[in-house]
Amino acid sequence: MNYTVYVDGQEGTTGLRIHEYLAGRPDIELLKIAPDLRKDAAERARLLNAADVAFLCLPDAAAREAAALVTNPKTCLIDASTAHRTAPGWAYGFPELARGQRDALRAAKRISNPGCHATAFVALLRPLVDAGLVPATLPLSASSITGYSGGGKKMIEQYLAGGNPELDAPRPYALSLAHKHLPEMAAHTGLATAPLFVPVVGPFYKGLAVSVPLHLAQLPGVTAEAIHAAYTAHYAGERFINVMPLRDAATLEHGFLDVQAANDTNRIDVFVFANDSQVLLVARLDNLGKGASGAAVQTMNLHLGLDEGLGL
Ligand SMILES: NC(=O)C1=CN([C@@H]2O[C@H](COP(=O)(O)OP(=O)(O)OC[C@H]3O[C@@H](n4cnc5c(N)ncnc54)[C@H](OP(=O)(O)O)[C@@H]3O)[C@@H](O)[C@H]2O)C=CC1
Ligand SMILES: CC(=O)N[C@@H](CCC(=O)OP(=O)(O)O)C(=O)O
Repeated sequence: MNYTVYVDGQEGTTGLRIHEYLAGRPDIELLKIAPDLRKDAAERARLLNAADVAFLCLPDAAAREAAALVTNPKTCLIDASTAHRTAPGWAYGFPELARGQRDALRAAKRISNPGCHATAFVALLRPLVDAGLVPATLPLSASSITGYSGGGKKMIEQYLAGGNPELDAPRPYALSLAHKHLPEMAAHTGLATAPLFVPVVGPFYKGLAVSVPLHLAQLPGVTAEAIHAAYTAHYAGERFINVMPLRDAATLEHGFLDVQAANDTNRIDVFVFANDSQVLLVARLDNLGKGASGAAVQTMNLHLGLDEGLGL
């Protein structure tokens, strides 16, 4: 069986990466838009409605516009933008989220692909909220270190242009404390409030690690061992989620966490570091892999009833 697939935004960072993943697939017929018609609504509508699966790799406003162009009830949209991640009627494209999520994604024709930072944060918190180890009302903080490809074509151009010494060092951003991933971080973990979230972009292309500190004094009866066991149970059998050993000896011995070590994979590595009274949760991924395009392809495979890892 062959499937027709269209990527709206085929020239952008996530769109190009999806094309790379799908290029060698004999079961996928990729529909391509003529370069001079890339932003032509009528031509985009024609291709969107001709596709079994259409990826939206567009800014939020263009993604909303694209969704409104779809009239074919058979077209499944997978939106990489932030536009629909907490929208009613849209399923969240994180198969490992919880039991039942895969059924939801098989049935859905509107799927929102999680944000890169949010993927890591949700992967860390959802199992702990579900297991009752973190109360939904606990205020949390999180930080993220990310490569600059997360900022799309414009940011990539700035970094590649060179000549700006400010870009040589890591740069904290979203300092208004209103990052666009906050709503999905709360909605898909079950937390009552989003974390205080500080992302930092650094002078490397891709790779991302979100860290969440926990004080055990705020979590009576909870241990690092119980947290680690909750991850092992929640992600049992998940090929794309790698729960690292508690207090991962190799990382501790090395002395640094390599935020690029999941690059070119569709994996999330989950770490639990701890002393007697504090725990540090870390999730590492490729922001263009499980943080964006890889996740979108995984969800497409799942939706179509194919092996989830096909082409990844
Ligand atoms: N980069 C990443 O790591 C991640 C990005 N995302 C999200 O995915 C979406 C795409 O991001 P990304 O690929 O990085 O962005 P880019 O800026 O790299 O690419 C966006 C593409 O969309 C095109 N475009 C803009 N407006 C329209 C329109 N009206 N019709 C058709 N095409 C249009 C742009 O055209 P032009 O080339 O002319 O500018 C560009 O090629 C965004 O919503 C982003 O937030 C999600 C997860 C991770
Ligand atoms: C470095 C950088 O700017 N990264 C982007 C994240 C990109 C992403 O995953 O998010 P969306 O899908 O929601 O765009 C940011 O933090 O806004």
